[in-house]
Amino acid sequence: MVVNWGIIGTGNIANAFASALKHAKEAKLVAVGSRSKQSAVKFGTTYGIPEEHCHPTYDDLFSDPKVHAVYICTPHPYHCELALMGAKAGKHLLVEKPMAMNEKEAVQIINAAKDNNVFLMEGYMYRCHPQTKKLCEIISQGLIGDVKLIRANFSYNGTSYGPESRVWNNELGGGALLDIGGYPLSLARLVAGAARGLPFSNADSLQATGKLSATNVDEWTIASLSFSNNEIGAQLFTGIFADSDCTAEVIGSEGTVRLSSPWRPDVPEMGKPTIVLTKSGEEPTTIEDYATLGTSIFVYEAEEVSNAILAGQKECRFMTWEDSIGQVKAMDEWRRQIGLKYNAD
Ligand SMILES: NC(=O)C1=CN([C@@H]2O[C@H](COP(=O)(O)OP(=O)(O)OC[C@H]3O[C@@H](n4cnc5c(N)ncnc54)[C@H](OP(=O)(O)O)[C@@H]3O)[C@@H](O)[C@H]2O)C=CC1
Ligand SMILES: O=C1OC[C@@H](O)[C@H](O)[C@H]1O
Repeated sequence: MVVNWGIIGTGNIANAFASALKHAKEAKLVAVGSRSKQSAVKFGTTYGIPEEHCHPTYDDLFSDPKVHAVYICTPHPYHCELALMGAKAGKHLLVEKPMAMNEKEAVQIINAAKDNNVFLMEGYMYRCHPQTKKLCEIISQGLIGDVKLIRANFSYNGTSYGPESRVWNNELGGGALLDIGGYPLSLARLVAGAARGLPFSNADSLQATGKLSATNVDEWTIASLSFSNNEIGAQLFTGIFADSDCTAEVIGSEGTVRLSSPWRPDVPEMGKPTIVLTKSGEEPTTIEDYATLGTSIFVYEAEEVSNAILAGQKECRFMTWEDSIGQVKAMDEWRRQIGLKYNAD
């Protein structure tokens, strides 16, 4: 049995996911939906999709009986409406991050998945990567003692993208936090949870500051969070104005663990992925055998989701619905504090 996938949108990440599907077990790309027949056919030609399954509208993709699961990878503000359409059509859903613009939308999407008995995951793909599993093992096995502080960053230089590009455009959900800031936030929530033997933990408090661009999206923003009755702190940074460290570090009572490339360990341009474990008073140990280097991170995600669907599960064990709700609530609060608003609010 394989899961037949359809893709909605033909942009940057649609191509990465389509390429990964070629290598994923239990998964096959069978259809694509675009806003135009021309781009659907262009995409379909690249990935071997027959022309009758290259759809000129998203609606047509959702009506395609050959499709079991849909990967929604349009700009963020369209995720909610499309996820609701997909659930209603009985399709299993992998919705790119952020799944929703705000908590209200996230609740609507999850309710639609429940009502229509379909699988749904918010596409934080790094959660499915063996490197992330290894990090959680290090934490939960107590190899660095009690977790005290989590530091994580994700930034890139998007200054050469035009003001109309989705990352600088408020109407398209632009800005650092929604595009990439969700990764450090979700890692902090993951690690704070692992420290207590839980799949995730929500912060008790969050204090943020940031700078909005002339186009009214966040150029950079930083936040301090506290978890577990102030036993664990987190410092998170994200920005789209400059290339900077994209790393994560967890400091414990008996050592530290540092990931050199936590988000895209499969992309050499983001640096050689290592986990460096330093126990107090000992030499650092570098762990590199946690992953098949070079395998696209989307292969892990596509296989994880396909297997869950084939097993009749509705949620992904690495990113549950409750986790997505905790994530969007924290994002909403973070945005409130820096005055970042979108049409969906
Ligand atoms: N997990 C990950 O590593 C990544 C996730 N993402 C997420 O995926 C989503 C898409 O990002 P990305 O692929 O970079 O975006 P792109 O702009 O490259 O592509 C988005 C696609 O969505 C469709 N679309 C529908 N409405 C619009 C619109 N008004 N303006 C522009 N495009 C529209 C278009 O496809 P068509 O014309 O065929 O309909 C377009 O090609 C985002 O939510 C982002 O957060 C992005 C990059 C990495
Ligand atoms: O999720 C993402 O990760 C990689 C970034 O380049 C991209 O803009 C973002 O959407």
